[in-house]
Amino acid sequence: MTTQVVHQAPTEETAAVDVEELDKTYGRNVGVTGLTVRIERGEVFGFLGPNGAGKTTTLRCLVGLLRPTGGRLRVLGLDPVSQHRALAPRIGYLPGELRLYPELTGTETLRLLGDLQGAPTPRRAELCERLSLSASDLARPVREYSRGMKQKIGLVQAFQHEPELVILDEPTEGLDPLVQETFFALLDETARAGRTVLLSSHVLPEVQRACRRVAIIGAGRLVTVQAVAALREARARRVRLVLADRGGARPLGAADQWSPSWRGDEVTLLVPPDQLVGALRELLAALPVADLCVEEAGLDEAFLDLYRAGDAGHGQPAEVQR
Ligand SMILES: Nc1ncnc2c1ncn2[C@@H]1O[C@H](COP(=O)(O)OP(=O)(O)OP(=O)(O)O)[C@@H](O)[C@H]1O
Repeated sequence: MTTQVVHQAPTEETAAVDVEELDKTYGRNVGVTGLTVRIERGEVFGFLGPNGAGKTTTLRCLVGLLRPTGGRLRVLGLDPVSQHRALAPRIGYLPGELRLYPELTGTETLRLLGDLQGAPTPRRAELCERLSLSASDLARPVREYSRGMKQKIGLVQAFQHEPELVILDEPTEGLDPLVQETFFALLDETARAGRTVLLSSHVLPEVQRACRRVAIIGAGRLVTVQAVAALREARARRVRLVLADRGGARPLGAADQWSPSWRGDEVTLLVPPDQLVGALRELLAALPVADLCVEEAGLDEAFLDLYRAGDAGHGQPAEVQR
């Protein structure tokens, strides 16, 4: 399959990101396959997945650094490869592995990156101040910077030209908690101003906090697109049983489907909410239960379930919620 180039006038109604059946292979390696996702304007949208899931590959296709092997891709209504020059001033991108020229100062770096963006940079000074990059920091060569300072430069350059779409790959790596607060405030402001953020992350609480919807990808495929709130509601119940007979770990028959984990005579299972009552009945009938506790599983566990579903579900249609 080849990438179709369809010239479409960018309008406010155009989605920020519109991807249909995106494929990107590296020789025999699959980066992503059959990925379809639409991100509306004014959203802070999360992209979550384990290592090697295809997040960076997708983001690099969106900013025109990689040419897709197949599918249809529109960013702010434009083709990121053939219309890269028109798109560059309108998007901000923070790569996962930020490489800067070590001899340039912070100020020179921001100026250079601003020139490459080809747009005025009205927010540079304000962002440097909010992210605590002082004038003396900015006058030093980047080779003397800590990891967090480099990441701050990366954030300033991604937002300095007030782009309509900001694409951030693991943006909070190396940032201290105070700077993270500023970062989250920046995301909120960006969305309130009708601009769009795509945030790729491994850090689940970060996505929970910042994003309304999230795409989960595993092994190069989309597993699901869900509202973060819905994901939270659907999460499993953690059932912890203490057994009286000191018999230790044992097969649990049908209950083995709920990922039992044993610690001595205690077993913990993750049960979907709609199966909870039946599961408890079965477990109490089958096991010498001395004590039990039921609680909502963390969001992390909900994501882990979906990651596993991604690994197991090759070829399955993905669930999408608007
Ligand atoms: N340059 C490359 N050459 C060959 N294979 C690649 C290349 N870049 C990525 N891949 C493969 O594509 C798949 C997706 O990688 P990608 O970097 O997009 O994942 P990711 O979700 O961003 O992972 P991580 O969270 O670890 O950064 C992986 O199997 C990876 O090995």
